Amino acid sequence: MIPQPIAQQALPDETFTLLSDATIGVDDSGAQTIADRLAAQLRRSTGFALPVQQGTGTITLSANGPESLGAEGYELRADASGVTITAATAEGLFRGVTTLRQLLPAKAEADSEQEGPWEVAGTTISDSPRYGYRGVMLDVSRHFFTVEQVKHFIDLVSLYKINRLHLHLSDDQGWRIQVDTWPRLTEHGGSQQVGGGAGGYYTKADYADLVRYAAEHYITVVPEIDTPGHTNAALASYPELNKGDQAPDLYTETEVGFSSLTIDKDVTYAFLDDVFREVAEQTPGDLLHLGGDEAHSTPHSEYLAFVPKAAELVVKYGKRVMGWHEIADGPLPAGTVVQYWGTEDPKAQVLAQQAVEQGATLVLSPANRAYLDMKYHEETPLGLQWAGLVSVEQSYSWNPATLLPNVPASAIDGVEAPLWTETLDDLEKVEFMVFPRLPGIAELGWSPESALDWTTYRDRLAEQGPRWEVLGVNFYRAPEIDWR
Ligand SMILES: CC1=[NH+][C@H]2[C@@H](O1)O[C@H](CO)[C@@H](O)[C@@H]2O
Repeated sequence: MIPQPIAQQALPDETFTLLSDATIGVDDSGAQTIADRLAAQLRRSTGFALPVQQGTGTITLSANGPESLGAEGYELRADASGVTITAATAEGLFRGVTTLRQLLPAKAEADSEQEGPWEVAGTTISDSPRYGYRGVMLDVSRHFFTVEQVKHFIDLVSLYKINRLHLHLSDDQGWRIQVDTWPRLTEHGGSQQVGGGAGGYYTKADYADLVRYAAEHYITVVPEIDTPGHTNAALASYPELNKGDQAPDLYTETEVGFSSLTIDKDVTYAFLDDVFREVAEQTPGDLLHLGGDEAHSTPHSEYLAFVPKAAELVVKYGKRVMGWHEIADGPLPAGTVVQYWGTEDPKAQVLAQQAVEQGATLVLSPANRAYLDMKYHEETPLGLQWAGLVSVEQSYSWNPATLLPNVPASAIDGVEAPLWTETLDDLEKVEFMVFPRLPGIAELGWSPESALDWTTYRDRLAEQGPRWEVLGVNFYRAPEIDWR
């Protein structure tokens, strides 16, 4: 199972078998919705009626458990008499049901009736996460992905207890979220993508649908509007945003660092005020990511003046600032989360230290470990390799608590695996780069340090293969894994 739970005890003489007369019992703790969705999945794959009823059942779910279990913790017991999952919150119960899905045979994930038996080896599990931020980022700017495609992505990443979806909504190649007060951002700025194909964008209804769907999986959306660099799509949409009031053409290549908002124009801040307000209004989560990376065309003194002004607008609309680690070169508002994307370069590490010295916390996305767009090896047909080749082992074998020198473990909020999509224009390609590396990052975010061991992880990862086959996931069969 991935992520490895904090404590698990096998019950060697016990086996739970789901039979056709099985029921799912719930109490009045918000378990009903979670039970209904588990029942729907298992009805499809087992063909059993699986009624959901008040009280105990063959499988009994409750979110009325002790507060000591925490926001995402749960306890699970499977034995010959049945399965019980207890949590203190509906979110914790969802995490426990996610575990139960992995304890069942892989064919339980099928969307058509399969042969049994439906057995779970007897076990007791007590579990809760190491970090509160366990994220994945999908770059929908370089290549646009539809609402349905993002929902499919959410389904898959939620199997590994991921709880944050960072959507990279704007960049040089495309603006992907509707802003009523600046309609050309999507009409024009959202019309293309890398390679020149038709781009796309999320209407407010689309974005609300994604936010709701993510929340059903207890995943919070973190929207990113990248500034002041990576802004060609916005600059191409509105001449007045440009220094000389001349809009550049739309851009469909993959260079970085050539664009910048005009730091000394008032209209820039009126623009950001509208954008951040409209995005914040649609975002239940408390983080709004303002980017900040690779502002190579913004004079550094101007960058240092810009970040506090942009950050102030994020805070004005009730959100905490999140940004790539470059923003830590200047002052940061309280509650800021700095996303570290460095490799071993000392400059990035110093910025991370500066962030923490200011009281910011960190989300770790080391590019040579957590970037899912990095090639696995020289011959990988997709992805980039500027941060090096990232094998499955390389992606797993690091410790978030000790990655950065002079940064206390207490400053780490968690981890996030970014998927940049310069070379990925469909879900099959996305799945090939995300699996099998994402489960390892998810484990680094969830499991205790003591559970992190490549040799045992590698065997547990191999067991995910049959599950991905049933789910139709186009995963990379890394040769170093002894796939089942
Ligand atoms: C934070 C960050 N900025 C750059 C960098 O990561 O590398 C990505 C590709 O790996 C690229 O797409 C992105 O624009």
